[in-house]
Amino acid sequence: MTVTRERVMQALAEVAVDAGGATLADSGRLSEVLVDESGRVMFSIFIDPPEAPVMENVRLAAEKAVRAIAGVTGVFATLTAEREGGTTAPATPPPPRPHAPKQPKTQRIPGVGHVIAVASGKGGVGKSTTAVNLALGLHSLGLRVGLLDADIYGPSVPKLLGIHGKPKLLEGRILEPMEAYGLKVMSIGFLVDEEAAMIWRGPMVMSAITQMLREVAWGDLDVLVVDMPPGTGDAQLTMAQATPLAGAIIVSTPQDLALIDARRGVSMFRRVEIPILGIVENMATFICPHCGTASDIFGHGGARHEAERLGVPFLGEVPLTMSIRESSDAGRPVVALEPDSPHAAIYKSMAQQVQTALAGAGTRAAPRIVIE
Ligand SMILES: Nc1ncnc2c1ncn2[C@@H]1O[C@H](COP(=O)(O)OP(=O)(O)OP(=O)(O)O)[C@@H](O)[C@H]1O
Repeated sequence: MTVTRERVMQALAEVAVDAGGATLADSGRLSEVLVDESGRVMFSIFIDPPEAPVMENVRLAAEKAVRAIAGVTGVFATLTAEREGGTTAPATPPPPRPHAPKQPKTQRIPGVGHVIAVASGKGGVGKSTTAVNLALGLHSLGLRVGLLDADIYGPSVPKLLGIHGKPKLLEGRILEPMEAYGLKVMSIGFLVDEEAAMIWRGPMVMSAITQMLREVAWGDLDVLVVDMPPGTGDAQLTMAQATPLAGAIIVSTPQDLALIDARRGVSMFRRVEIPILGIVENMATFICPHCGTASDIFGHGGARHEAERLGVPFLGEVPLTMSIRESSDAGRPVVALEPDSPHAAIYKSMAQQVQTALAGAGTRAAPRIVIE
């Protein structure tokens, strides 16, 4: 049975918000309501932070009302203090749900040793390719590794790892991660179609990322690698707030313009006190598949200089090669398929450096974010 947004709104029109008779549907507190093709319903309820204890009851009532609709397979309802448009920072985390572990959402994810973000200031620079191969590099070092594709606006991890299908819903609202090449994997791409995700606003992005971090049965992991959405906006700040990140890796191509964006990325993470584990230069040099000649199409060495200038580690440079593009896009990542190739060696060396950096880092408390 198809669930419509109208049917959901009808149910929410039965949920009282206050004694004055206002309902959730007409209270002006409701974000966009999204329904995906498998009958999952997602929305946020705007609150002022002091209202959180009272509004948690409203959230529970809303969840119950929507769950009762025939055809609804899951309800993701969250309280948020962030208005669409993003002018107000989420001030106080919502109170824990009865079935959630009793801890603020800024605490570590149980069983997960370190969470690291792979980010880029701009799109299309090879961030996801780097995240996938770095995760595989860490796995090749004997670590238990998860990969979370939080790139709401272009989830490409399912494709890069050749994963099809949907994750299983375990008890409650917990999802079982998918598995590929020894990695545990969750992607927003498994859950909603790309067009739906594209229209999400700040609070929806925040709730989706938080749920993928916390409502997935990750099990025991040494490292969870998060493929971030490109850019330096709300989603990145949300990520930083939602979990204690051990550090961030910034991927850039060598062009000046990409480097300006990379610099923004570095300064954003610094602003929220997340250590930069290093910068990666991707598509550094073009290796001709026919004659093997190297040409610096986008220039070369820019990211290394930038890293020096910013005082952050430089993790390595990955050439622009047909074999990386073809193997990535065919769901056969180079580190898994050709572990002894020179390209795999570059990613493994990055993984080694990251492992060393993580070994020296304790788990940090997540910073409080103030959006100016
Ligand atoms: N070193 C490389 N050599 C050749 N092709 C590459 C390399 N790195 C990435 N690519 C290709 O570039 C394209 C974009 O890569 P990828 O999806 O990893 O980028 P992204 O920064 O995550 O993009 P988006 O911002 O869209 O998520 C893909 O087709 C990928 O195969």
